[in-house]
Amino acid sequence: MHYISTRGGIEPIGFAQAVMMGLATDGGLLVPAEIPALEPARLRTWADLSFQDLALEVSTLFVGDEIPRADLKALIERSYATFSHPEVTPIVTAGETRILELFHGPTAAFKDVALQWLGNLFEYLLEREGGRLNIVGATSGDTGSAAIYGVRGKERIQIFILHPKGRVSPIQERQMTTVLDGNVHNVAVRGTFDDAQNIVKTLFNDLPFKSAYRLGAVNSINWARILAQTVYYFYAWGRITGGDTERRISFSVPTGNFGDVFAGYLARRMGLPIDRLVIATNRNDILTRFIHSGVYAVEDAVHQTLSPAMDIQIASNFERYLYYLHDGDQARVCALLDDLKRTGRLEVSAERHRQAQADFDAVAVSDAETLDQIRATYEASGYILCPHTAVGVRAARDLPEAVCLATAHPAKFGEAVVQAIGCEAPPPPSLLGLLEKEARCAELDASAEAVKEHIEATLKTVSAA
Ligand SMILES: Cc1ncc(COP(=O)(O)O)c(C=O)c1O
Ligand SMILES: N[C@@H](CCOP(=O)(O)O)C(=O)O
Repeated sequence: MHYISTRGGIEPIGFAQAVMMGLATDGGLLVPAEIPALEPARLRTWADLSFQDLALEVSTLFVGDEIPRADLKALIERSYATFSHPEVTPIVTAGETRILELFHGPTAAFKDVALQWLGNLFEYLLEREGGRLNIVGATSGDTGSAAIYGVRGKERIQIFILHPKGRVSPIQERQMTTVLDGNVHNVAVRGTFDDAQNIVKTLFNDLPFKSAYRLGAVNSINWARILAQTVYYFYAWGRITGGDTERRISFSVPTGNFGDVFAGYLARRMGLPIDRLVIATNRNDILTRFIHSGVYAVEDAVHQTLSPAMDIQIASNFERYLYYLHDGDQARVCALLDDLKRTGRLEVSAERHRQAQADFDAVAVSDAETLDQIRATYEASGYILCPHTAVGVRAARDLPEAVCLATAHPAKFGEAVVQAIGCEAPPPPSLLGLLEKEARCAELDASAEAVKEHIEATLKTVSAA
């Protein structure tokens, strides 16, 4: 399997190199040169595989022969051994609603599904080549802690995670800043998640800096994240249909950076019988507006909502979708991105817009509706939704059969849950006692230069120690 850039500026590379490169060196996003196609007969045989066995089958398609199967299997087994549920991503029902619970990993959010694996994959590849890596990532709350847990204490890796100061929930912040391993470096940026993500991309696009410090990516710009997230779409389909390839199912996906729902889109392009894919956004609704109008237009401000991990305007993976929407026409992707950069908006043709509406439904959900959904689901079934999951459930109101992705444990978002139902959700053991623990975090202006200097200074101290 080879990987190319959405912008057409690199020669095809293999899987390991793509994982290490993160963002393509031409500023684009890496995608497989061809999406593997699955025959119905193969899908049927996958329907009752365990999550781990399914992850092995799916990842083999994208890894090719670059990692021996036995090693890949061991990596996968190790990555999901830290999950507290034997099924890894079980499906439950809350009243009439089907919920795919993705929060049974060590940091209680769906990011664990890809990031525990990616942490072990980085370690494996670095040991094999004898190298080191400095990860730089941006988080609106969940990627950061999942990535930190995925690599904490790993000898060959240093990790720098930027979060927007005061814009993640208190538990999310403490999940990151109370990890005191010497290779973990948290930075609170005075700005929004978009500022933090922009800094990360600026650093990756500074090729001399990127190569001098060997920067690695844990955000969904890294293709390994997307591929690992496709697995639970296959898993849910298999559990619900028992392998009946005539049966298509729909998913509702709380969306911010467009990684999770893009993984569903990829699964469908691989041949998984998916009917509707619902993009569920909060008030930061650039993606919903795009699906309704064909115009992707950045607003002046990022709004703070009760689903803070989705308080995002510039959705990283949208570029991957633009690439597929334009049948791999890299010049067209570059032209559209150029429009976006110059004017803050891009517009696709009427024909492409119709295609986008065929690919996705999209619904924006307000904070009031989010609270109302948490309350309604609780009253009907006793099940407590996290505010992000509530956005997805609300968005799927007209699709009662849809599977709603539960992207985080409700105990991570006490304030919203208390506002909705008057009490907090009981926390899983991993979230207990965080507020009392010692914490460590630097604070910086939202400036790429400031972050670069901080990384350089920190790495000097680390190598001197
Ligand atoms: C709890 C939660 N739900 C939903 C999302 C949105 O996912 P994505 O950014 O992949 O669209 C995030 C952040 O990514 C999140 O942390
Ligand atoms: N909501 C995310 C934002 C980063 O998204 P990613 O999928 O690109 O890592 C978070 O919780 O950090």
